[in-house]
Amino acid sequence: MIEAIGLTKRYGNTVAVDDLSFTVAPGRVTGFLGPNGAGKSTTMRMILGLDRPTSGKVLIDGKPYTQLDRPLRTVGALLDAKWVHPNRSARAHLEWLAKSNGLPSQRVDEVLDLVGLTKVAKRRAGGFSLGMSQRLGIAGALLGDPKVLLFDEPVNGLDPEGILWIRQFMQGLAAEGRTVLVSSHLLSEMALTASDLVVIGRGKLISQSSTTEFVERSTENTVRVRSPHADKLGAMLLDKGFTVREGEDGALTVSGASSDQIGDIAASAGVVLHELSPQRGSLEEAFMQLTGDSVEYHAAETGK
Ligand SMILES: Nc1ncnc2c1ncn2[C@@H]1O[C@H](COP(=O)(O)OP(=O)(O)OP(=O)(O)O)[C@@H](O)[C@H]1O
Repeated sequence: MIEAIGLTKRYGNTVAVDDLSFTVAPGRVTGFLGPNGAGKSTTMRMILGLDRPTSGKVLIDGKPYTQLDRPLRTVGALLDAKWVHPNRSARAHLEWLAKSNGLPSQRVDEVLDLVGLTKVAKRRAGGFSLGMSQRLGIAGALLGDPKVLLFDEPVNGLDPEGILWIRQFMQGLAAEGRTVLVSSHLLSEMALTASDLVVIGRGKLISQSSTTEFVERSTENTVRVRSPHADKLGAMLLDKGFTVREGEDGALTVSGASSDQIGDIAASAGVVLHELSPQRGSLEEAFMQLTGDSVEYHAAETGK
């Protein structure tokens, strides 16, 4: 469990993190989202004791990082996958990490196996692909078998297979009861990976909820309807006070009504339906809707 309580970080006149409070629960993957410069990396660094809060605090299983007896056994992190001596082999890198943290070297074999790097363990880490480097970084984070894991942009630059592997791996770690906090710019990927979200903008908390709730709260749910009698049905729906838009393909997009209500209205008038499909908003739409005002720099509008 991670708890941020009134967490604040100032750099001179810049307030990078501003009175931020949230909790990250065990047993789930929690996505950490926010526009560029929102304060995600600064918050992660404070969780890991790499930066001191100006005020407030952040606790890992009830204690600040600096008061943990054996930090690597409590919290593991992947912040920068390229943080490895290029001439060291993957195994040598992990053995050095294990030794400097008082962890048994047999754990190195276990984590190499967990991330699927056993066969290439003797190769120079400097020659690893990005996907392999990410796996090595994750192996390092897992060395102390920690209950809390932090991943900063773990899927950046990976191919679809690498992205899928990381997604399933993080979900597996959460299913084991661990606390998993992951930041990413890839919202469609986060929608698939994270069951909870902490969203920040300009250092402040914008939302903390389940991913489903976040999307439902900030986007419009509509129902797409196709019918050979679309005109008649459209008029009836308007009559009931719902909003109806007709698309180029003749399909109706109805807001304000559930698919059950529309189906019942159509049936009562003997109107045949060819399609009745609820449309869910996307995480991208919800994110833009909620963080729009907190983006530091907007792109200039074009074409005007
Ligand atoms: N060491 C520092 N000195 C001065 N300002 C800093 C420092 N680190 C971060 N900042 C500022 O704090 C704010 C938050 O930065 P941070 O890197 O935490 O955001 P972020 O959400 O991780 O952004 P991104 O998504 O672009 O990585 C920004 O305005 C940034 O310029």
